[in-house]
Amino acid sequence: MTVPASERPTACLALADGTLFYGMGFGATGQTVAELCFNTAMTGYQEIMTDPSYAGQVVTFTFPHIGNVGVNPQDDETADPVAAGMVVKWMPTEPSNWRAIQHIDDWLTARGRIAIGGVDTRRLTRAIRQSGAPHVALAHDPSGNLDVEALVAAARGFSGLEGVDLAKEVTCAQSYHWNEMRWAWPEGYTAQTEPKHKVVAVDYGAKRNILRCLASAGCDVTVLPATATYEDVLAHKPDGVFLSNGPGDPAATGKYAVPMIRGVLDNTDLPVFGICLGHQMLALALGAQTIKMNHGHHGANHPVKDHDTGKVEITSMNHGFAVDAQTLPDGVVETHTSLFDGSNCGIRMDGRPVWSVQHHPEASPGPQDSYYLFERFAKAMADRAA
Ligand SMILES: NC(=O)CC[C@H](N)C(=O)O
Repeated sequence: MTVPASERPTACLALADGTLFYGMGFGATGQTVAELCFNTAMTGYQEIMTDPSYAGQVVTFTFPHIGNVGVNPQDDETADPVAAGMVVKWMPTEPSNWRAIQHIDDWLTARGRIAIGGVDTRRLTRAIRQSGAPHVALAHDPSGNLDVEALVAAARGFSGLEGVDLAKEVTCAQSYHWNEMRWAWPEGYTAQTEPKHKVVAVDYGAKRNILRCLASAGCDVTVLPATATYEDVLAHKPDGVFLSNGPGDPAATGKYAVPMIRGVLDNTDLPVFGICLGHQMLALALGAQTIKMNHGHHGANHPVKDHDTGKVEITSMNHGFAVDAQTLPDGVVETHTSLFDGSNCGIRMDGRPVWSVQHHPEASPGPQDSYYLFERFAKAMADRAA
């Protein structure tokens, strides 16, 4: 039987093991290679696609209705989508939301990102869980001319994210000042109207909502490029140092981040706070090691236990590497662990206001349980000044 041209697949996702997922393409045309991860969040596809930590990764969404509220200028976590591509179950419908200014199809096209719809994302997610985050090639050709053998070969040719420093690709070119606050606060919190604490935020691929949360907690934020040295940081006379999230292999970025952090730790008593890649950078600087996870954590409902309080926080997560808790040296305390798999989610230097978490307290998207960490950072700077 001849398949009518209109029903022929126009896109294909090829896994390096040769598994093929056909579907209908949207967004840009062409081909891309990346690591594939699944994200289980039910909201926030625009924030996910623009999270710089997704550089080098194609994201498959387990939530089936992606694109249905369109896209808007406010929800971008950075200027352009950073994820390499997207895989969804249902083709996006016409946007239905008062904030939408664009269809996700046009948004992706304008930004050169390929997407595929009509994929059995449950089967794909099971494959990722079983075999680990695969290397993939994703192609979109409206004429349906898909050379799948070449696609599998391209997926096999991808060398992966291990050993790759992607922070330098997504960091800012120059330092800048940030003062925009959050638009809404979690229950029980109010914005600090006067910035009280000078914070240097080192940008390994920072999400805008992290910077907004810092500003909302009373920080006057100067953002510095990832390769900033200890001297660059200190030249701003900060009251505290923040280490951002970011893509790629922490061990690779650590080559230049660790000496900077060591300089701060060895020569000052400044409070230091890190999130995600920033957490991994701090752990490396303290002498611990990071490991690649099987399929990582990417979602907005991950339970994390705070060992100090015994409380469980529901958190937003996006990481494929983790700090190996077995390698934490004396004087470094494990403060948080994942209740999904027991992996490390937080550390603190004994007796010093220096700590970091693997999850995302800015929760963009996600629950707000961990927002207190921004306030804790502000309090540590206030205590030091007192
Ligand atoms: N969101 C992040 O900062 C991710 C950190 C690191 N690239 C990882 O995958 O583990």
